[in-house]
Amino acid sequence: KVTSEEVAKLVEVNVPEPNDFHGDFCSFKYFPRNLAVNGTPLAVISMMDTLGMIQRWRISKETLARFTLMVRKGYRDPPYHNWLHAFSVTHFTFLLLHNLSLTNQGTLDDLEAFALFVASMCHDLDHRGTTNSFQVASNSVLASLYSSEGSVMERHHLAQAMCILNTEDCNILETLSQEDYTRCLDLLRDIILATDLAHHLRIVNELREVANTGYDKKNPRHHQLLLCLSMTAADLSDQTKDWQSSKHVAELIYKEFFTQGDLEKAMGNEPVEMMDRDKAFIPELQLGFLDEVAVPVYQILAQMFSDAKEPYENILTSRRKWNRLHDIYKRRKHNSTSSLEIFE
Ligand SMILES: Cc1nc2ccc(C(=O)NCC(C)C)cc2n2c(-c3cc(OC(C)(C)C)ccc3Cl)nnc12
Ligand SMILES: [Mg+2]
Ligand SMILES: [Zn+2]
Repeated sequence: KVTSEEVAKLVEVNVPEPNDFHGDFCSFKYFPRNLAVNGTPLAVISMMDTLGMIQRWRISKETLARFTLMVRKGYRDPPYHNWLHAFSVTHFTFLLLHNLSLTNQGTLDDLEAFALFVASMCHDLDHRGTTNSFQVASNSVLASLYSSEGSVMERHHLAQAMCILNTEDCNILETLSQEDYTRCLDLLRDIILATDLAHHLRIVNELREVANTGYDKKNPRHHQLLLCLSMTAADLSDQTKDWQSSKHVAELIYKEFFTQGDLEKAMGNEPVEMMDRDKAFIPELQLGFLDEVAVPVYQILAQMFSDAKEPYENILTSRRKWNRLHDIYKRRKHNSTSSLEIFE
C-alpha cells in the first residue's frame, strides 16, 4: 500500500530539527494543522528523533518511514477524523513530552512515553466520521465485532494499529525485548481504549483526586491515569489554540456530526440535537462541551504540571469567545443556527 519510492524519499532526506518546520513548532501556541500535509510524515520522524525515541528503541529509519506512511494511509477523509487530526494529536503529545520533560524526571518511563506517541498516531485509524452509538444503530460490521465489549470504534482503531505493526517491514516495535514488546502492546491498548469519551468520564474524578493530592511517580496507577489524561488532552488540543483555529476545527466536527444526523434521519431515526443541523445551536453546544469535558481536562493538567498553564489559559479564552457569540446570537434570534458563517 506504500510504494518503495515514498519510503526511499523519506529515508534518504536528513531529519530536520522541529524548528525547521516553523519557529513556533515547539510552542503550545503552534497550530500543527497549518503544516502542509505532505510534510507531516517527516515532522513525525523529526519529533520522534527529538524525543530520543529512534535511538532509545533502535528503530530502523526505513521501518519508521514505512510505518508512518502506512498509518497516514490508514485514515479516511471525513471532515474531522482524518490524518490531520491524528497528526495534530501527535504534535500535542510531542509538546507534553518535550515541554513538560515527562521522561527525564521519571514522571513517565521511556516505554510509556513511546507508547503514548505511537498511540497518538494510531488512535483514530480508519474512523468513518460516525460515533459508537451510530455503529450499533446502523448494525455496522464493527458493531457486530465489538459492541458486546463497548468502545466499538476504539477497539477497531486498536485492531488497525495491530494490523499495521504486523505488516512486513512496518513493525517499529520489532527491536524491543520480548518483555518491552508485550508491555508496549498492553500500553497501546489501554491508551487507545482511553480515547472513548465514556472511559474518560469514568476516570475524571480519579484524575481530579491525583491533581489534588499530587502526582506520585512511584504509583503505577498514577502513570496509567497520566497516560489517559495526556491522550485526552492531545485529542482535544485543537481547542487550546487561537480562536480562529479552534472555531474552524469546531466547524469540521459539526460538519461530521450533521452528516451523521442526516444519515440517521434517512434511516428513520431521530438524531440527538447535537447532530441535527435543524436543531443544533452550536455556541450553546460548544459551551456545554467545553464546560463539561474539555476545560476540566486542561485545568487538571495545569494543576499537575505548572508548565501546562498555557493550553489551559487558551481554552478559557476560547470559552469566553463562545460565550460572547452565544449572547450576541441569542439576542438576534436567528432561525437557522447550523452554520457559523454569520460569526465571521
Ligand atoms: C470541539 C469538540 N466538541 C465536541 C462536542 C461533542 C463531542 C461528543 O462526542 N459529544 C458526545 C455525543 C456525540 C454522544 C465531542 C466534541 N469534540 C471532540 C471529541 C472528543 C472525543 O473524545 C474525548 C477526547 C475522550 C473527549 C471523541 C470524539 C470527539 Cl468529536 N473533540 N473536539 C470536540
Ligand atoms: Mg476517537
Ligand atoms: Zn481523536
